[in-house]
Amino acid sequence: MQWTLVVPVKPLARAKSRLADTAHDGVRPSLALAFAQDTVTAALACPEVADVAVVTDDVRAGRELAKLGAGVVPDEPGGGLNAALAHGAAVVRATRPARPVAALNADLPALRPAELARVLAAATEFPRAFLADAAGIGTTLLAAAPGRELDPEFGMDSAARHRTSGAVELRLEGVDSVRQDVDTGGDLRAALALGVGPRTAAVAARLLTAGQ
Ligand SMILES: Nc1nc2c(ncn2[C@@H]2O[C@H](COP(=O)(O)OP(=O)(O)OP(=O)(O)O)[C@@H](O)[C@H]2O)c(=O)[nH]1
Ligand SMILES: C=C(OP(=O)(O)O)C(=O)O
Repeated sequence: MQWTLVVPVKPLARAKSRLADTAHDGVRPSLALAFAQDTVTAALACPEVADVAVVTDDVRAGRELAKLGAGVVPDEPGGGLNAALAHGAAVVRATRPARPVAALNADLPALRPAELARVLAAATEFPRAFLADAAGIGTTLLAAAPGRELDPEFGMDSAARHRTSGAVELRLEGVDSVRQDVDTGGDLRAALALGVGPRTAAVAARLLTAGQ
């Protein structure tokens, strides 16, 4: 079954604030964009993915991600991550009501298409399902079958909140690249160890050269 993915991207100037110790204000927007570019590139290379809709108000992110083949939905609610995801899901559903939809974070620079394919294939079995992040506390992917609301509850302790909401937790081995979101310097090192996409590798190399 082919999925539509909804990928939220916060305005780059405000994104990844918890990486302030790792990447200064001049580099952090480029790093956040690189994460999103590598995430979207891997998602579009996944055979289970029909299309990707990026929800963002950031002009640069929208332009660069559209070049990769993503659709861009303006973040009209402007009410934070969950409002952006609910809006993005409603917009894509208006034209593709029969397709399953999944929210995927844009900070998965090590994402591998084959691992994403396994996660989406597993999610197809349930009305709603989610994948916990590498720490087991957050969520990197939330999926909804056709006709089911996404009902996103991302944010603090979102794995527990998605579980409580009735979404089925996908307990898969060997999908580390789909779980490895990058919030902190430690997360970035973990993603680099898994192997990141070319855009993140290039910005990370600049960081290392600058001795940050
Ligand atoms: N469209 C949109 N996307 C958002 C918003 N807030 C977060 N996101 C995206 O949601 C995903 C998960 O967010 P976080 O991991 O908290 O990323 P972040 O907000 O950039 O990171 P911090 O500033 O460190 O909290 C990332 O893809 C973000 O770009 C928002 O208000 N609107
Ligand atoms: C928004 C989330 O991500 P993070 O913990 O990476 O901010 C989440 O896990 O629900």
